[in-house]
Amino acid sequence: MSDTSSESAHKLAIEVRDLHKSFGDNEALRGVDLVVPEGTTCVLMGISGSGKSVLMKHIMGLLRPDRGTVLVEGQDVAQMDEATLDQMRRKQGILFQANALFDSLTVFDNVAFPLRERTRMSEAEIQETVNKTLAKVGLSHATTRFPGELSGGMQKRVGFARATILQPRILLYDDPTAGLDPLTTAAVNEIITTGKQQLGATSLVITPDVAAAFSMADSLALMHEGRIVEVGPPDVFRESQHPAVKAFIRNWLARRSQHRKHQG
Ligand SMILES: Nc1ncnc2c1ncn2[C@@H]1O[C@H](COP(=O)(O)OP(=O)(O)OP(=O)(O)O)[C@@H](O)[C@H]1O
Repeated sequence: MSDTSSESAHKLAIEVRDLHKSFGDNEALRGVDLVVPEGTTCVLMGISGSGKSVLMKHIMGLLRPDRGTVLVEGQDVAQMDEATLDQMRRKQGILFQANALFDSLTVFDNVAFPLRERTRMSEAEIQETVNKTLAKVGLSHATTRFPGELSGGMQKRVGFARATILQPRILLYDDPTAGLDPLTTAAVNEIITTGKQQLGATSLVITPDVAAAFSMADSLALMHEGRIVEVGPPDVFRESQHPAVKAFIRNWLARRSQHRKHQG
């Protein structure tokens, strides 16, 4: 089957080809190729500054390529006008480090916000949808609380409920566990897996948590100096002979054993 057949294009949620982006003299992306099939979870790893966030911003249509293409559900992001971009972003659930919850709104109203802004649902339908979504993330008991009264993990779950209430087909996570304690981190990682199982969504996740990456990913990709140097299922990735992947895994194992020594 050729790469350009409409059938294969339809089955790829995200397709990035030869993507280049510079900021002045700084070549942030130097020919990125990445495909993410519908309904799968791809985890992007790589050291700081390797280009992960810049790549994700192209997929959200926040940055325009210097060269190359970014297709989201078969549509070229660079060719989209503002209205089409807006439509595409509505199909994406986006979860960043900061939860960006509205402090003055209750949990219920935070989660209801996208429905009130972007749909014509009646208040009764909104009630039903929000309550169902909050139940899925185990927050039925907290609907009337304000974000400031919640733990970090609960706030993340509210953020997830809000990001997914419009049932996005694509979920984008940029370092969603940054600065969280281990328990909360585990809860967030579980949420990401839940997103896939309950929504059947395609996920692209940036995380420095290598253990979590291995457990949640259908495919793992390593960015190195503006390129993806390896991509594949966890087993293939683990056995990669690419020097950057070997160094990355070696580094992680060393950090992990250091950490264990400190603990025990
Ligand atoms: N808006 C911008 N203007 C100028 N340079 C930028 C901009 N955004 C990113 N860069 C540069 O592009 C390169 C890649 O940055 P990017 O944020 O994608 O790295 P990253 O892999 O996500 O790193 P981290 O893990 O630290 O978040 C860096 O050298 C960064 O300084």
